[in-house]
Amino acid sequence: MSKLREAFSVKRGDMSFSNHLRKLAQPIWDAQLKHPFVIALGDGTLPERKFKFYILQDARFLADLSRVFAAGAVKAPDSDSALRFAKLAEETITVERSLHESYGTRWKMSAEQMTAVPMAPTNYAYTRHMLSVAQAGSAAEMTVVALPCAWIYCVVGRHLLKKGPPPKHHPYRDWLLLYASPEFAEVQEWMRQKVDRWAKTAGTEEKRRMEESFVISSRYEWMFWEMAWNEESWPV
Ligand SMILES: Cc1ncc(CN)c(N)n1
Repeated sequence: MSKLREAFSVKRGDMSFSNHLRKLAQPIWDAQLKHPFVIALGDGTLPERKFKFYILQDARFLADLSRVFAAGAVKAPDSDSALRFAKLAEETITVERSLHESYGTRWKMSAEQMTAVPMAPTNYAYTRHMLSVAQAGSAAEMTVVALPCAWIYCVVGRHLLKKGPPPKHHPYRDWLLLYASPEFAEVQEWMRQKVDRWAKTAGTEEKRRMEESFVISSRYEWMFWEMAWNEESWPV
């Protein structure tokens, strides 16, 4: 924790608060792009078994992420933000889940069967982290705890497609196209605008909590790839 504390005292200068957060977490973000799961997802060599494990865990993850956005609709200080969070709660289910369900069809699994899979430890811990911040924190804190989730996927999607769109036969083409899409990028852009605006009036303690939960969510994003790569299970 001491390294993190040190990082928190970094001077921000003119940098936006969201860019400051990203700078704090940059080593963790860089590590994601080098994670074997991410590399294999991009080049199509990821064993389907590991991808299936990931998608089934992610289906459970998205159900809780939608609840986090719903908490944002309750906490937002203005009705436009409340409306957007309510829309994000809905879209998390309709857009991302429809991608999952298309894989479910491939594996002959219904939506109910997919969401009945027990959460692996890392998934459970990450979603509890997000839900607790969304419940106890301000609108700014709620937005920050979910920001790595929207922003990192956009960075990963674009990184994996930097040499161009995936070939037609790429097994994970739909996943790559969704997360590299401008529509998906727009979500993190909107969330960053909110964070930057609300951080201007946030107190020192609130900003410190935002820094901490952004770094923790970033770590959990890395751990989610690791969880899927190792097909993590409860030890006892
Ligand atoms: C674990 C995780 N993080 C982020 C995303 C993108 N919303 C996702 N689907 N799953």
